[in-house]
Amino acid sequence: MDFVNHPMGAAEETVRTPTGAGPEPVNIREFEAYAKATLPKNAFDYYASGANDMITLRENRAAFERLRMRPRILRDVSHVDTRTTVLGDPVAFPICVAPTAMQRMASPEGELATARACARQQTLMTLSSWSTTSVEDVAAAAPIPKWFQLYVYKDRELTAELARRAERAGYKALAITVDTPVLGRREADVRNRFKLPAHLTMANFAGAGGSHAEGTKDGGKDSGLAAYVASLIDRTLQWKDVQWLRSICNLPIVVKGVMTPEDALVAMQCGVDAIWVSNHGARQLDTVASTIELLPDIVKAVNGRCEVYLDGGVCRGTDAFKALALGARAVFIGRPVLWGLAHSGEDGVYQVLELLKKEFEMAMQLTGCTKLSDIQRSMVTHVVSYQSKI
Ligand SMILES: Cc1cc2nc3c(=O)[nH]c(=O)nc-3n(C[C@H](O)[C@H](O)[C@H](O)COP(=O)(O)O)c2cc1C
Ligand SMILES: CCCCC(=O)C(=O)O
Repeated sequence: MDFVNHPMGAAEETVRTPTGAGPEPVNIREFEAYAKATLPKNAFDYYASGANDMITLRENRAAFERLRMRPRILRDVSHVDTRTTVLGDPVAFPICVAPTAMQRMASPEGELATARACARQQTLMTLSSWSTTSVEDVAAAAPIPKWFQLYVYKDRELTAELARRAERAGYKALAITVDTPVLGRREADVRNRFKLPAHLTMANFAGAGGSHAEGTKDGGKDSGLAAYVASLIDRTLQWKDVQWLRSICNLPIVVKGVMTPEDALVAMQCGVDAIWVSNHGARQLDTVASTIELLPDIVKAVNGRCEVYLDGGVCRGTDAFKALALGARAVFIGRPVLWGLAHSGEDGVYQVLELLKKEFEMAMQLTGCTKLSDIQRSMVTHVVSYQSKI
């Protein structure tokens, strides 16, 4: 009972207040405010932006906020078990880490810090193809299951070799990102002429060309990243290539970026191992629906035949609860990890995960759930179901 024994002082001693950044964060929003106050503008803008008018970016949050919890009471919640598995691998709670590119812009240790924090929290990390630390170095940083996110390059041999490197390094699945044949237009990046800072590289491509995101073709009037994607990423990618992906390595394949039940059905016909509902953190096609609104129809179409995950806007334990109630096996977080990194590297990511884990546990206790299978569809309802009754 530290709180009782030391009613004053302890909290004040730990408060860190860099210029404009505020006191120690108590929620994800405050981690973001800290990152905004401390990161270079071009890095923060790249991390935070959505595409175009950022309507979907707001919707990813707003749609969670429109869902209301329907708790059950008096159900002995003295012990709560949040453990589950994703593609057979154990995680301590169903909140995992989505791939985000270029994490060393947020903190010097970048992806290594994220991997270590995930290991300490016993959750799963997905490493981006566009990491600023190599696939091998991240594997060596922490002994815990990880997935590798694969972008398919025009150079298929380079792509296949990267997938094989991930397999050799012990990654447990390939998450193929299918929503990025071209890079969405993030206007702040255009304004900032965003490019990877010179001291960093796309570490998986060192020596293979394409290790820097700076090749603009228009005299530098656009985001350097958009030109980089245009020159290297394979826009011809199509469903039949799932077979090709199967042929290049033996890892299970997760399709990241499914937004309709129609495509979920095609994905299953192609024999994918899991479906990841994502609108890429609202960074690709603006005005697509929020992922939590896309989820129920996709879960219905999949009908239990494979695991379904969700990312996009998850900032609260109740968001994860809502996604599980609507049929997701687990959720993934993108930006909150970057805000944790910006705050205090490995410890910051650890704190972000701890916060979400604790909030999720509390959401379970306050809804009368002691294990994940207690989380029911009926525990979440849309706000209009109340408004229509008044
Ligand atoms: C800065 C940033 C970089 C990202 N880089 C990648 C990437 O390299 N590969 C990928 O598949 N998705 C990438 N994403 C998308 C995330 O994996 C994820 O879908 C999204 O961030 C989830 O939304 P959230 O940030 O609201 O949690 C990126 C997202 C952000 C914000
Ligand atoms: C091909 C895009 C890589 C980075 C990314 O996914 C993002 O910025 O959203």
